[in-house]
Amino acid sequence: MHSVEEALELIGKHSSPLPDYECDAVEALGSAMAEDLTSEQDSPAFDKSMMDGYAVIAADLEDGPANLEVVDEIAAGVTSVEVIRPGTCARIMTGAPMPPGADAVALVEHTQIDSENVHRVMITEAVTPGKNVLKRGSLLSKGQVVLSAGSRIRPIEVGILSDMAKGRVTVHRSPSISIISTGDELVSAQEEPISGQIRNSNGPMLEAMAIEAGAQVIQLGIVKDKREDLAAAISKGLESDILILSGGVSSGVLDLVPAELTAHGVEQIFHKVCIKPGKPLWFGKRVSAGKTTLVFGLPGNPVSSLVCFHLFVRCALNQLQGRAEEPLHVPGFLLTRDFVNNGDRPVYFPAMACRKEGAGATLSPLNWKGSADLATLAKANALAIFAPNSEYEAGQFISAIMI
Ligand SMILES: Nc1nc2c(c(=O)[nH]1)N[C@H]1C(S)=C(S)[C@@H](COP(=O)(O)OP(=O)(O)OC[C@H]3O[C@@H](n4cnc5c(N)ncnc54)[C@H](O)[C@@H]3O)O[C@H]1N2
Ligand code: MOO
Repeated sequence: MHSVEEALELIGKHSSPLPDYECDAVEALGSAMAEDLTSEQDSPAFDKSMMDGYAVIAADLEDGPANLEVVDEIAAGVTSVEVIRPGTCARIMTGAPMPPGADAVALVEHTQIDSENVHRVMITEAVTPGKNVLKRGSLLSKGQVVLSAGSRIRPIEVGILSDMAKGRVTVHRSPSISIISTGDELVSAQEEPISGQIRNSNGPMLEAMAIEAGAQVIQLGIVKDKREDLAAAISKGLESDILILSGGVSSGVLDLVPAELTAHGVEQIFHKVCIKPGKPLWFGKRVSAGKTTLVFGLPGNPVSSLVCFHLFVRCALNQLQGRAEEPLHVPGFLLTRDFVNNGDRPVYFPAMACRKEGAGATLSPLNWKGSADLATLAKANALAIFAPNSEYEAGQFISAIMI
């Protein structure tokens, strides 16, 4: 049985970024940059006034208020060629390029208009050189890397790309994921379960997780534990970049998934990981006619499915989308109560992480009742990680993953 780290390494080894393409920055929201974006020019590209007022020579105001001649008026988007000489100034708007010769901007609030002569203004307060001016290249210099390949595109990046790359960006194609929920006992969320039946919570939950992770989802619904039904659904699912099946991967007589996947040419990379919940996880890969499909058989228990998606499917999704590795395990949480893990597997235990003033980040394991207890997860925002056969005391520092 593989450790979590070994399983993640194997998934990483078998997942390569999907082909890239160019699209509008807004359309790329949630994707990752496929290449670095470097600044084509200095930003700002010119010395820019940051206030409405008068572009002046600071030295003209050194000896107190000065009455200056107004030789020009400069709006944003206009470049003035009028040189500011001693004793002169130009009316200037916020965002406009500074005229040659001027080295500061006096605020309009610190001036008195000469009602007799509109071409003159009294500046009442001194300014230092550079005051209210954003120097050319002070934000970015030409050639500087602004966004690196692998960085996720958030609304901030959309703004930067619109400013610097004509609103276009090259990203990796987002992966398609097919989802199959296996089990004779399953009925859809809209149906009324009768004796022994349960509603399919995994299908919609995994679909939501896949969408959140930036994938295109093909929901293949509920499939009975019958070879022919499973075979038909698997054939369809293998057209996607990733196929996820939930249920039917442990050791029962109706756990048909691993055998049926192998029969469809899916090579098993590993079966079973040393983790609780999620031990029966199955991972494989099929390469057929140049098309690669990664296949995850997730354990049917809802929490096991959720944890396996968070840890393992997301790892593959990040690789396929060329996303920079984000550290999954966050250290330094203060445990709020004693905890014993008597089992021989590391436990990823539902917990509430909290940041309190003066106390740092605390982590409280919830009253979780095992792999079928999804309801308690609604109160969790983290999974506390406890090593096998270990006792923990309140006040100890432990790691967690955020969910
Ligand atoms: N003899 C052994 N039995 C089991 C082992 C083992 O190693 N040896 N492992 C246990 C562990 S750990 C888990 S986890 C489960 C996982 O089993 P399967 O992946 O085969 O899942 P199923 O048996 O099909 O279902 C388990 C459980 O989850 C419910 N389920 C299934 N699908 C859904 C769904 N879409 N939505 C909601 N709930 C679902 C199902 O009704 C079962 O209650 O195996 C242990 N057994
Ligand atoms: O590992 Mo299973 O996922 O304990 O419930």
